[in-house]
Amino acid sequence: MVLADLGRKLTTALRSLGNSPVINEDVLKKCLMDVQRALLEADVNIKLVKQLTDGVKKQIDLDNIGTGLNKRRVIQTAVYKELCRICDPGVKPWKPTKGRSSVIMFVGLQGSGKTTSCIKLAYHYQKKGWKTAVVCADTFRAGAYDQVKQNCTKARIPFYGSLTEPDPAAIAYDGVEIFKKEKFDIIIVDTSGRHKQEDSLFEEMLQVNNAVEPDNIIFVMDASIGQACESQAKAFKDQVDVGSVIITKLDSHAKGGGALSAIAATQSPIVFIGTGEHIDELEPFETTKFIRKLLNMGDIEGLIDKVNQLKLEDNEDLKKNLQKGRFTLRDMYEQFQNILKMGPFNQIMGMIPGFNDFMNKGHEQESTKRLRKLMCIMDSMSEEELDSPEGHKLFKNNDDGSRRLRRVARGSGSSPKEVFELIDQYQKFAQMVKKMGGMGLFKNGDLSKNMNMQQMNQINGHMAKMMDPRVLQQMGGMDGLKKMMQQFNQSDGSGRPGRGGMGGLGALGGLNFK
Ligand SMILES: Nc1nc2c(ncn2[C@@H]2O[C@H](COP(=O)(O)OP(=O)(O)OP(=O)(O)O)[C@@H](O)[C@H]2O)c(=O)[nH]1
Repeated sequence: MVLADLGRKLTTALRSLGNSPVINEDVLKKCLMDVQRALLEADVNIKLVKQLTDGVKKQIDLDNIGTGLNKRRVIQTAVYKELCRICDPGVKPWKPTKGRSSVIMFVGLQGSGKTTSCIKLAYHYQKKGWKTAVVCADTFRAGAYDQVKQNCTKARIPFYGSLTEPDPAAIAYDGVEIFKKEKFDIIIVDTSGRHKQEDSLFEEMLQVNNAVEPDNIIFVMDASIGQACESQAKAFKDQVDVGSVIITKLDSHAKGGGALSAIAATQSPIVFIGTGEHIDELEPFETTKFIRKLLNMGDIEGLIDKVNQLKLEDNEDLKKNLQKGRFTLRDMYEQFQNILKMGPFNQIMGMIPGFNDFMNKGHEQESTKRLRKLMCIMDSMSEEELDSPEGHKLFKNNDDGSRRLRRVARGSGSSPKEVFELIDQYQKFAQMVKKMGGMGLFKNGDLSKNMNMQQMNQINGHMAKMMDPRVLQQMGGMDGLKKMMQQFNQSDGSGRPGRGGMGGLGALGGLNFK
């Protein structure tokens, strides 16, 4: 997870409030000292850290905020608000408009992650349905064009570049013109970098700028330089009209806290953060959501957005099955596929309240591996088994069933116990869907908007039974699960996210986070 160390330390400091029988000046002081230490270790500027603690103290009057739980909540909220304040540049970022071509130009030093981020951004917009292309105007680094060509081809993103034209402004102009004529929504222009801020870099940047007249300029900043980000961002802003910032390599640098707060101080909106080398390791940055995730408070809205991107409402077969209260092994397979499509596991887990502890790369790889293993088992099943309304009955309770179970185990290179566990999980899920269908909760293929409290509690109870107990505990037990499901259901009134949430949670419940 991004800034995992900082998140853990801040959460521990705030949790310590819960361990104290009384919350007085001394307890508050100790908690704030731990918060300060955590921020300084993440390289946040000492002046900002001092401002944060002063701000928290100003918001809190221990004598007049009740007792126990209330005091804890008030202190936590005050820390949350102050953290948001130091990371929020207070400027709204640029957004593309449908129906016209927008040109986004990338600038930054060599090796900051420009080219990687250009492709990641193109992929991000493409997944959201925008017609997107990349122009490689980096003629300085041999290999930049090949990098664009290779990665864009893999992700099916149209690209333009030249191995023979030496003038980056000419390449940028030609590429943008071609894609504008072809009515692309978003045209991303990658430019050259240099090892340090030097005149030749800025001159070239201005020439490309004049050639393509970008709608937005994104400055790419490597998190590893921490607080030094501020002066570098200012230097680029002095030369061109930098509209927004991407901070890269936040996955690998403890100094990320310094980079985030320093950039915010230049009043440049941070729009995305790079969280790995892979194409989908780019996360939209919004201060409040980021701080919520950092403090282990989750980001349900972000999760709903991810679920909506899956367009579950377009899956007519699933819709029909749900209406009848049916859930087949194939439906479960597709839910697992959806989870994998949602992006890196640690991003998804970070959006669920209480899940920071699971968000290191080791767990991510293990969870993805387990999901793939379950899918591999289902790949060895016959069409009849996958589409049966009661698939579990074909594998259980009689000789024929155990023969089929052993055959699937052999075919998928797994043990009969693993296949049995999968079937067991599926059976629980199918029973829940049957019950929900019986209650008439999938009237239009979606979870009904007007589900009453009793029905909601019943569903939560079923879900809790299906989940790994450690997963449930991390979510804050039944109360946490209930709160999250309520948020899902209330999210946009369409009921869509509710169903996605159910599918997503069901699959998560089946995962083993050991
Ligand atoms: N861990 C991690 N590595 C990243 C991230 N973004 C980029 N990188 C890596 O950083 C290195 C440099 O990235 P590039 O995209 O080639 O850098 P550039 O800014 O385009 O460099 P020039 O084209 O020479 O200016 C590559 O090895 C990338 O894989 C990130 O968010 N996390």
